[in-house]
Amino acid sequence: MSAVIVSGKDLAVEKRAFIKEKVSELHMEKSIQPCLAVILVGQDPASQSYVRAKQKACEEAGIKSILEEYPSSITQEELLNRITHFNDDASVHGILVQLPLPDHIDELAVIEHISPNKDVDGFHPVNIGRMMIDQKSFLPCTPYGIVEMIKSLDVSISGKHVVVIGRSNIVGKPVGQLLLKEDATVTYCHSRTKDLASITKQADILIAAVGRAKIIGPEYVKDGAIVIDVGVNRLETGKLCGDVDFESVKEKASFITPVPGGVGPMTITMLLHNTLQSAQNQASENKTFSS
Ligand SMILES: Nc1nc2c(c(=O)[nH]1)N[C@@H](CN(C=O)c1ccc(C(=O)N[C@@H](CCC(=O)O)C(=O)O)cc1)CN2
Ligand SMILES: [Mg+2]
Repeated sequence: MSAVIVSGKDLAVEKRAFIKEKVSELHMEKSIQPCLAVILVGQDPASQSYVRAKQKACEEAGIKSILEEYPSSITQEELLNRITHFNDDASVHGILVQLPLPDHIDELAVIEHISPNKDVDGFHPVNIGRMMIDQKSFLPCTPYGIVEMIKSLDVSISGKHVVVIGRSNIVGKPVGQLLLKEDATVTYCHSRTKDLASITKQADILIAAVGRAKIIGPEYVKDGAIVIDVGVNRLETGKLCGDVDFESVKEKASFITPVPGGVGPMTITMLLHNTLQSAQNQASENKTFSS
């Protein structure tokens, strides 16, 4: 039987409507409008399009957004100065630097410069560390969106074998940690994993975050598995596709996320969620997660 197609787009619509309501409540009750500052370096068309999508989503939810664009020749020091400026501005609740950055800029130094209390991407080592030990923190948006999608399916995560293919800091590693917190048994696979299919075929929940078009075919998938496709790959035809060969794998899986319209829209939704959360933190007695 063909898998149920899990629409991140539909779930995103539902969650964004809820976020919009909460934004409006915060405005009415505390006169605070959540505000996200976005820094975009360079002219990468994909990054430009993601940033535009983030700004549009903010606008639709009633969240203010500020965009600063810089040429790829910007120095690291100039970039850090702009982050300091936003760190010090109490009317800004979230700061995001669109990745990837040009090679001459040290990405980790940039991320570490963002105040952990405004790190709505959830990439700062303080937030990653807090996430690892189950303390409140901003959760990285794509992994957080994936967990929300799986929870929306009404299947228990506890005891399930999750196999994550990919070990990036922004998707692979954190998604495994978040699912471990839900009592899954987690296995990580990567480019050096031997006999990948023998491991992925054990997965009740398979998460593909490889970055290679249609690399995961049915021979990697157990009958009835939940398949989450994180890849966003552009084919020569201009069409987008995931890491999973959707047409063949959907005949084997119980649930499958499409590309586009799967994980991607949830990434932006969880960014809105985190920005609202940051503004709510400021409005409450506790200005941060940690105080
Ligand atoms: N600072 C950050 N940089 C990057 C992040 C991030 O979370 N924070 N993640 C990715 C890019 N990304 C968000 O920035 C992102 C990627 C894809 C989508 C998305 O909605 N994809 C659509 C298809 C979009 C298209 O048509 O091109 C989909 O899958 O349906 C949203 C956000 C790296 N950088
Ligand atoms: Mg670099």
